Amino acid sequence: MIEAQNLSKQYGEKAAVDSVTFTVQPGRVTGFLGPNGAGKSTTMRMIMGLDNPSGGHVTVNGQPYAQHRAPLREVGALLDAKAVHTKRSAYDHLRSMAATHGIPASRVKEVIELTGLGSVANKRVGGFSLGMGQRLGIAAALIGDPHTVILDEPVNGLDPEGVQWVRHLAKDLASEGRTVFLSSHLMSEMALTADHLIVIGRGRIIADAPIQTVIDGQGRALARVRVRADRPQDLIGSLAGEGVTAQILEPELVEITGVDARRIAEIALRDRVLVYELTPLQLSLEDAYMQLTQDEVEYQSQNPEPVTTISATVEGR
Ligand SMILES: Nc1ncnc2c1ncn2[C@@H]1O[C@H](COP(=O)(O)OP(=O)(O)OP(=O)(O)O)[C@@H](O)[C@H]1O
Repeated sequence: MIEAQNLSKQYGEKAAVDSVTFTVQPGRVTGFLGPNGAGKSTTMRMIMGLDNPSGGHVTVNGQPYAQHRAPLREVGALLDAKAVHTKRSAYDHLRSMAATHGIPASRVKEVIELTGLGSVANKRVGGFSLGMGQRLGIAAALIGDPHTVILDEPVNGLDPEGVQWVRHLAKDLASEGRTVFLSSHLMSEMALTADHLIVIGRGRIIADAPIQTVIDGQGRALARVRVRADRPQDLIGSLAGEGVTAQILEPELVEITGVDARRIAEIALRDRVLVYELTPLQLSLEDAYMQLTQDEVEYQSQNPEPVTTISATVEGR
C-alpha cells in the first residue's frame, strides 16, 4: 500500500505537487492520470525516495522507501527506462541489481523470460530500442518480486503485443494482492487496465475514485446522442439554450451534447421533425478525462476547426 499525506514538492516558485493526500490500495490496479507537467513523475519519485518532499510524507507498505531493509523486495519501479548503464548487457544490469539483495540468478533469468528479453539478454543495453528498454525497466521493477509495483508510462514505445502484455501483467499482479500504481497518457489502455483512478492537475488531486465513477461523474454534462433526422437544422434550431452543442456530421446526421435522448425525442415530436435514429453514445474515459482536466492543462495544443458545431439551448427546460 502507498500512503501519501499532504505530500508537496516545490521547485522555486513552482508547486509541482501541492499537498496531495491519497492511498493506493493493494489488490487492484490504480491508474495515475494527469496532463503534462501535472506532477505524476514528481509524486512517483518522492514515493521512491528519489526526491525529498518539501512538505508532508509518503510511505510504502508502512514505511518511507529508504527505511526498508530490502527495498527491491517491497517496491519495484519503472521511472526512467533510460537510467541504465548503456555498456552493460541486460543480463548484467539485472544481475547487479539482484546482487544487492541476494536475489538468485534464477530470478534474473525468470524476469528476462517474463519480459520477452531472452534473445537479447546478452546484448548491450545501449543498442536497445525504446520498447526493449521499457521491457528491461519492467524486468528490473519485478526482480525482487515486490508487493508494490510502480510503473511510470510502462507502455511507452511498446508494440501492440507489449501493450497487451503490460495490461495482463498489471492485472495479474493486482489479482495476487499486490499494489499496482501506473501512469499513462493512453486513455483507451487505462480504461482497460485500471480499476481505480487518481487524477492530478497542477499538483492537486482532482479525482480519486473507481474508474466507472470518474466516467459517470462527467456523464451528465457530456451526455451525447447521435440523431438521424430529416431536418436536423430545424431540430437544432428548436434546441436553444446554454450548454447544448450540436455537430452536423452528415446532411441528416447530427451529434447533440448536453441533453438526453428522451428530451430530444420530445422536442422532435413537438416540432414534427422526423427522427429515424436516436442513439445515446457511451462516454469514454478519454471524454471524461478531457472534461475533468480541461481547466488543468498547462501546455494546451491548438485544435483544427472541427465539423460544424452549433451551440443551442433547449427551450422550456
Ligand atoms: N527537477 C526539476 N526542477 C524544476 N522543475 C521541475 C523538476 N522536475 C519537475 N519539475 C516541474 O514540476 C512540474 C511537474 O512535473 P512532473 O514531471 O512531475 O509532471 P508529469 O505529470 O510527470 O508530466 P508528464 O506527463 O509530462 O511526464 C512541471 O511543471 C515540471 O516542469
